[in-house]
Amino acid sequence: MLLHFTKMHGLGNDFMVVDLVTQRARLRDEQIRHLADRHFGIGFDQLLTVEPPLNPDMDFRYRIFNADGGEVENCGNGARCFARFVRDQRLTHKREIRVETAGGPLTLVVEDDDRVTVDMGTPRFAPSALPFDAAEDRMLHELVVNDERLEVGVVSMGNPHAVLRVDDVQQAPVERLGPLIEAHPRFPQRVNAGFMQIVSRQEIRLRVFERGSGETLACGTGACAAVACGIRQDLLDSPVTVHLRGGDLTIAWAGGDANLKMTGPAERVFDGRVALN
Ligand SMILES: N[C@H](CCC[C@H](N)C(=O)O)C(=O)O
Repeated sequence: MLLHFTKMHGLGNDFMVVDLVTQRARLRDEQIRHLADRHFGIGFDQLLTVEPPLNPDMDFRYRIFNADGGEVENCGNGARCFARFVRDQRLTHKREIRVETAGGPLTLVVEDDDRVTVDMGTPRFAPSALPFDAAEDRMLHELVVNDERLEVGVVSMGNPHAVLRVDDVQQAPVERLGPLIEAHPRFPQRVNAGFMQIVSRQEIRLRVFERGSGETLACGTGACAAVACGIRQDLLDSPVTVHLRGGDLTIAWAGGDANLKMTGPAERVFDGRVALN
């Protein structure tokens, strides 16, 4: 069969977006891995599917698959592209779109300037909120990585994040430490590893080594996770500008049980068709 798709990105974090409302296809993990390959396939960080909702109160079901084929709970940059896609494809005319994900409900709002604001729900810190081997909730958890002792914030945005503060993101050992944190045994479902440099109380720089995809040019949930950890550690004040390699996001969070909101761009690159064998 020929599968129609749209290539999109949020600050250089790139996606293959597939409408499974008007198309029918089942994508196996090895097919996703092949399609994700930047030489033998289409090439993307994540594949996003648009599906009819299971919950009638929702507009769509939003599913996310990493380049390694694994399905995950949330993708922030993808959520903004999702909102742009369903309107461009005339699957909805709404500007406020409710979607269900494996990590919980999200509300996507398309702004007048075409940026998208995503209500990402409440950041959840306790170890019980995410697969993490820890006795109690703490601001910072010690991770031992190859005899190095790292102090990381651990937070769920639906998907799991470990956030390490660094002096300079450009010098941060992302290639060396990213994979080791991602696969650390205290995270039985692995983890996204953020490297956060505090520029001021309302500005950070961030690089993220993503679970299942490696370092990306931007990570939406990673930006949310880093800001949530920074605010909780009284290092940051909302709203915070997050400078990622692919561009900037604005993150607002009042703390506690308040919902966190992320605002940023979503771009279409091209439409395509691919033969699924
Ligand atoms: N790698 C992530 C999923 C994609 C998140 C990222 N692309 C974003 O924009 O939030 C995970 O395994 O939880």
